[in-house]
Amino acid sequence: MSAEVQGAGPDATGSQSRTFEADVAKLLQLMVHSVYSDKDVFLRELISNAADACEKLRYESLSNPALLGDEQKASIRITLDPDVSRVAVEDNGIGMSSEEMIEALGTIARSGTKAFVERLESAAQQAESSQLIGQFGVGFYSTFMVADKVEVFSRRAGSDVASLWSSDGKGSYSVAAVALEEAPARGTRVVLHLMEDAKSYAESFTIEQMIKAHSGHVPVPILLADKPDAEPRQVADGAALWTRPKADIAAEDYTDFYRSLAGQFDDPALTIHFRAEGRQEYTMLAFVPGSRPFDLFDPQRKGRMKLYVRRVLITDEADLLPGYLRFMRGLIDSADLPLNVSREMIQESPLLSAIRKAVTGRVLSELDKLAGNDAAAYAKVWENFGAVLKEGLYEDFERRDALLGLARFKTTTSAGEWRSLKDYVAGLKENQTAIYYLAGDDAKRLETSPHLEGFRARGIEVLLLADPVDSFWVTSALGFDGKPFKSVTQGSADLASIPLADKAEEPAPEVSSAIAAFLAFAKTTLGDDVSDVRASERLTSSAVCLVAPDQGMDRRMEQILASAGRLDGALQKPVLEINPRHALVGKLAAARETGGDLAFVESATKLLLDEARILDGTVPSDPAGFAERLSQVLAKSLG
Ligand SMILES: Nc1ncnc2c1ncn2[C@@H]1O[C@H](COP(=O)(O)OP(=O)(O)OP(=O)(O)O)[C@@H](O)[C@H]1O
Repeated sequence: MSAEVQGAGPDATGSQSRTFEADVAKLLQLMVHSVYSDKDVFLRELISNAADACEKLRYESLSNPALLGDEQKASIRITLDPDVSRVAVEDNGIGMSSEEMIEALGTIARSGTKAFVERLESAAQQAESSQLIGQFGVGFYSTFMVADKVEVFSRRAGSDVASLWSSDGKGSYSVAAVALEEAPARGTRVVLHLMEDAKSYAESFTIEQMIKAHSGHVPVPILLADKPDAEPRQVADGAALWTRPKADIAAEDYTDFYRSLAGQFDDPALTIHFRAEGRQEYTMLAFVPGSRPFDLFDPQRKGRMKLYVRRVLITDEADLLPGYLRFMRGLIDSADLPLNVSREMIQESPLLSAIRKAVTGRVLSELDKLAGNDAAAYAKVWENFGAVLKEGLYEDFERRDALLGLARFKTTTSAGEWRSLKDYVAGLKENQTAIYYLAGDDAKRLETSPHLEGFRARGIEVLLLADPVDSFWVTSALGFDGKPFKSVTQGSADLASIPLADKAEEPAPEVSSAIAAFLAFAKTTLGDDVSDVRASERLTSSAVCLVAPDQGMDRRMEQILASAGRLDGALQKPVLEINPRHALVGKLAAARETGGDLAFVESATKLLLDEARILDGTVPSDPAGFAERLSQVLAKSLG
């Protein structure tokens, strides 16, 4: 991770020039060339870092009160110098040593950011990458959108040395020791030398508007001085928004707070703010983002909820909500947790587990409320986070019913709309006892699956499950409202007792003796490739399809496990279902019965299996044999 030293070593002032880590260099490059117009983000990022530094100091001072010294009160001070186009953002927080500067300001530490940079790079259009930058912000490095030189003076709390980090954002930076009087007595000062076209950021009116609009609710007061020698005035009071009564908070206040907390620029889709009293006393202020955070599918599945204890920030990656709610952004401020123990011990406290349980339930019930009050808003939430919420269906048995209630599905009859399981159950057909589903990885392709034919003919709704997570929960869930989940690709379809939608349609004829004999012939011909061959109830127009045996694993689930190398044992052999009403099947049965060209019937039967495999999204197991059979049959059909 550490930056590479360029040149022979420190110069006479002890300054060392270093190159940025490759990803930072890429990010800077992308940013400078971005046409992103809203460069204002840099200030919000600097203020947010300054506030974090003050909160870190507050936490460290719990075990080491001497760190605070005479300067007890946290503050962020912004000083403008329009004459030389400079802006300085200074905090009296924890500060950084020179090693910490190298680590923090020369690399990209945040998980998911690397992936984000890759996405930026591959964004096809410049406008698209600009939008990505705008949507997520890029932390400290965003200063280089407005400054051609950035200096960071810092002195770590309790240290008697200070350092200066400096860069023009063009590939390298330097770190050197500085005299104590040049740096803040404690904390960090970031000085931006503004570019020609960014000079307006040194104007008091512009900066004050920006602070009020985007950083008005950070939990540290912000002071603004219009000139280096001017008396600073307070422009934000640092009162923690979550401690104020709900009635005094406007929707815009919540939105601003959400944006500065989450580092996103969208509007929250749902705001949850309440104070719990009684056995535990705490406040929760949390948001469902309006769009997907870029690290949503990061394998670490880390949450980004902050834990405060009596307004002291303990950690901003607290394990406060289960992994399947990791998209939530916000905080919990507890009145009861002990402050004088380590971060780890606080996280392991039974009090915190009780809070965790209560807030998880609360988030789910608020989502449910949103679903009831504003179906369209909820549909958007589901669109963004449904795939994550569904992880809870196999991880959190205790809340599985609540999660099933929240789940929404596209189905064969929903015309692209989201349906709940309650809707599904309300529309069950006569004699239908199961909730049918079809799992796969492509929603469009699922809709054309032959397995659906018999269900369509009876007007039976089938859930189309296209998220990778679906195969996992659906096979372990017991059912909903007493109805089990059943894959349309598994076992016999048991559809005969459910009437056809179109009464005029011919009832399925009994399987004739010729067909029955053909099925037995196919079974012998296909040998070990299938576990059985039988007449299908689910097919109406296609000739064949593959299904899993009655007691077997869903075929999609099996494919996922096999491709992840997690399948115990061999792949199970599928059942080949043949449509006895299909003209081709009738002809083959007749040809077999008359005992004509049996080798030809055998080839055609093998082709039927190949066809079923292709329809299933796989390939014929013996492509050369397949090609040969196909040519043979085509040649014969052409006479
Ligand atoms: N004012 C400051 N005081 C102390 N440390 C700072 C300050 N500003 C930045 N840092 C350090 O630099 C790191 C990088 O900052 P940057 O804004 O790029 O990302 P971040 O703050 O970690 O992530 P995010 O922007 O998502 O919150 C911070 O994590 C912190 O360690």
